[in-house]
Amino acid sequence: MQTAIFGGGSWGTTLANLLARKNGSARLWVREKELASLIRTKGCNPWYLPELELSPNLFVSDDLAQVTENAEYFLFVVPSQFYGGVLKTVREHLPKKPVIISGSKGITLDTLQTMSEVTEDTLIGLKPVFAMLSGPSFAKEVSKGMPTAVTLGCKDKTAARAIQDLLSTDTFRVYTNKDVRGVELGGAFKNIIAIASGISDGLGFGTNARAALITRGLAEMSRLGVAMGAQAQTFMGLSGMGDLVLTCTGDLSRNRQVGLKLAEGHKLLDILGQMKMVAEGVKTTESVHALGSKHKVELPITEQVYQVLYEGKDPLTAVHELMHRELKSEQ
Ligand SMILES: NC(=O)C1=CN([C@@H]2O[C@H](COP(=O)(O)OP(=O)(O)OC[C@H]3O[C@@H](n4cnc5c(N)ncnc54)[C@H](OP(=O)(O)O)[C@@H]3O)[C@@H](O)[C@H]2O)C=CC1
Ligand SMILES: O=C(CO)COP(=O)(O)O
Repeated sequence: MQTAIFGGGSWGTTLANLLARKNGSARLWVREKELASLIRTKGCNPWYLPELELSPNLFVSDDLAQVTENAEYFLFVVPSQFYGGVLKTVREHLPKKPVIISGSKGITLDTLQTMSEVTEDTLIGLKPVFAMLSGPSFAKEVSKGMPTAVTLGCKDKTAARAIQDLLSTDTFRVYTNKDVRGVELGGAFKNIIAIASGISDGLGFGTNARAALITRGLAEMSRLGVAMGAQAQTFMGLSGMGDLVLTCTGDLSRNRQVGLKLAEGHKLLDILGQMKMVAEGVKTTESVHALGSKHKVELPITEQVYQVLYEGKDPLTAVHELMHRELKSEQ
């Protein structure tokens, strides 16, 4: 069972290493020749995850033909805005019925699509089986072998079971869920609320405020998700509530870090300019803001995060406006 992994960031490297250790081999495609070469010579990924010693069973290259040779599973772990572009380049190396797994959590800015929709559009003419891997999983913790549980969204029962077996280890437990739309929307949406939670904590508000954001964020995520065809129950699981709690409370979250810095008064462009890693929530806020209008779903927290990120609104004013909305029933 050969797996090709695309994306040499922290999550791609972690998953590739997990697969190489578990299955005896895996192949990682890295966009930059320099990084591929550094990983091979140093035995670690010095740019994104230097502390993880990589398995000698992991093959690393910037050559798509070598990485895809004889592969049965194709795991994409690039930032979501680049997912379609990378998939398009890989297409010529894919079999007729490829198994595509996405570890990318986001919604495209230009087309407002989830990763399953991008896959469908990009692979017209092939018959891909799509699976979305999501849930509370900081790469740093997974790479250290700390216990983690995640969800695999996949409509095809047989493929879901096979991928579950492929990825599960003693410390990485994979559940399956048929609701692909719910799994991918939860993973994308939680990043917006993580930014909000970072803002709130950075302003010095307490755990009451954070708990309110998580809970009302969950309501917001579920409302939009159901309007887009997801099942409400999915948002109560690992890919919804689970990842929401993780990224709103865990300081390893890059999205939460963006919120903390915004609260300190830093400008968005300066914050992003100093980050090598991706904070998906920044672009997803814009995509979800547009999806809210499209589906006529009220998204008050997203609206405030959008205004802070893109209209220069003062974070304190955003909190004030959230607290002064018309009083209403919880349901
Ligand atoms: N890190 C984590 O804990 C987790 C991350 N995820 C998700 O995984 C996805 C990847 O994130 P992560 O591994 O953290 O990434 P990182 O932030 O660690 O690294 C950034 C990645 O983006 C790549 N990149 C930058 N520009 C481009 C481009 N133009 N085309 C293709 N790739 C590009 C970089 O490649 P290069 O070095 O060549 O520029 C690098 O691989 C995201 O959707 C994220 O939400 C999901 C679960 C956990
Ligand atoms: O999705 C993640 C963990 O599940 C990673 O979150 P950040 O991208 O905010 O670091």
